[in-house]
Formats: sequence, structure tokens, C-alpha cells
Amino acid sequence: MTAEHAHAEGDEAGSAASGSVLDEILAGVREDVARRQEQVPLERIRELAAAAPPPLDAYAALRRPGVAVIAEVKRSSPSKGRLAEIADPAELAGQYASGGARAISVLTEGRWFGGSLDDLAAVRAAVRVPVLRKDFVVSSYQVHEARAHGADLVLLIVAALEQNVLTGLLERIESLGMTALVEVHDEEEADRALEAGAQVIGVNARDLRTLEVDRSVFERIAPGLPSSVVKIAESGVRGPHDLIRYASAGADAVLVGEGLVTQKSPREAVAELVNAGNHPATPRPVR
Ligand SMILES: O=C(O)c1ccccc1NCC(=O)[C@H](O)[C@H](O)COP(=O)(O)O
Repeated sequence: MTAEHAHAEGDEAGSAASGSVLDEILAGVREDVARRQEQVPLERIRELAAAAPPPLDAYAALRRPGVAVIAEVKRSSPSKGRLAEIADPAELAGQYASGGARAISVLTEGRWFGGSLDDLAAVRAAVRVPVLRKDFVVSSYQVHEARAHGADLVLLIVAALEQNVLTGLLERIESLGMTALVEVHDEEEADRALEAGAQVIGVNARDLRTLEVDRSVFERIAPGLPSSVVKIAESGVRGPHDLIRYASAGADAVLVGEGLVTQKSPREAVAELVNAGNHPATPRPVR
């Protein structure tokens, strides 16, 4: 399915049989970053980042009472192929925000997820809530790019980064006034995220080798994280029952893609989740 999807996008990068999906995605990302950097040198992207309006405080937004919903602009994925057309990401983000989303996630990777930095800029211009650049960030160039296109939050995936690179990127994100969302898949990665100084940790239920979703991963890892850390349950929320399950395990927020973009009314789908997250019977994280 992955190769099929890559071919549908007119790209050969997904067709290699060896290595994990993450390795294949990272190889394509490195090529794409190098190409963009040839067009817009680091010095210029730094200037654009410095000139962007200041970032919003995502940590504070996600710590507010109730389980926050981070709603994702997601066209395609390695696990499911094409999910939704999304001709106008700004319009979709507007629906998410009016449904009560606390933040918007924009997948900016192009080859597998069909996203772009233009999507990020368009969403930034359309909403007043924090915006996440969700990508496979491997260099500080991408961090400056994120800021230049209006991001408040930037995803760092522990499994994709050596420890010194993870720490360096996290510091770069914070030095630009943004918040790092550090994604983990097991206890060892959670320790590495904490060691790097992460204040916002996402536990992704999707195994990056098998692409299977196992919601119990959050239940295993979240209780071991300090109470000062914002805990985000990523992947596998298909309705309020999944949000409530994650909330019972201590989630401050859920990050939802497929469960929203495939709905007839993404605004109503977000509102349903937000209502569940604010319901008095829904468990609150212990702080
Ligand atoms: O979605 C995938 O297939 C995928 C595969 C490999 C790496 C990342 C992937 N997804 C990125 C995400 O983390 C999800 O888009 C996000 O957590 C939302 O998940 P869902 O609500 O299950 O669409």
C-alpha cells in the first residue's frame, strides 16, 4: 500500500522495500529539505522567521481545563492512502476552530501525507489558536521554516533523531518562542524526551514499523510522565469513547486526524469531542 500511494503521488521514494516506513519518509524529507534550501538559503529563512508575528503560547493553551482537541489537516497517510481531498485547508481549519479545537495540526510533509508549507501558512492566517507544524523535522532549517510560516508548535519524533540532535532542535524551537511537541512510542523514548527537556509529550499509538494503532501504549506510558508535562494522546481517536479512554489514562489533549477529515461535518465532529472533553464526568489529569 505504501508504494502504491507513493506512485499515486507521482513519486518513487515510497517504493523501496527495505527499512521501516519512517526510514523511507525520512529519506524523502531530507531530499526535499535540501531542494528547498537551495531555493531559499538558511540566512533568508532565518530572516523570514524573525519577521513573522510572535508565536502563541501552546503550552498554556493545552493546559487549560478539559481535554483539549488538536484537530489535524490530513489528506493522506502511509497507513490509509488518500483520506480526504481538502482543497481549502484554511476553510477546514476554520471549521475545526469554530467547533472548539484548542489547536490545529497541519501535516506539511508532501510525499506521503499530501501536505505543504503553503497549507501551514494558509491555516495560520485563518485561525487564532496555536498551529502545529507536523512533519519529520531533522534540521534546524525546518524549524525556521515552521516559524516563517506561522507555526507555534513543532513536532519532534524521538525515533527519528539522535539524542544530541533532539536536544539541539528542541532548544532551537524554544529559542524562537515556539513549543516543541516531542513524540514517543515507548518508555525508552519517553525517557529521552524528558532528558532533552520536553514539556509537551505526545504518545503516538501508531507503531511506525507495522502502522498498527494500539491505544494501550498511552495507558502504559502516560502515568510515568511528570505532572508538569502536557500529555497528548496521538492517533486512534475515532469518537468520544476514545477520547474518554485516553482521558482516563491522564491525557491533557488528543490529536485527531482521520476521525475528523473523513466526517461530513468536521466542525460537528470536533464539537462532539470537545463536549466529551469538557464533560464533568470525563476524568481530569492529576496535576
Ligand atoms: O498516519 C499514518 O499512517 C502515519 C504513518 C507513519 C508516520 C506517521 C503517521 N501519521 C502521523 C500521525 O501521527 C497522525 O496523523 C496523527 O497522530 C493522527 O492520527 P489519526 O487520528 O489516527 O489519523
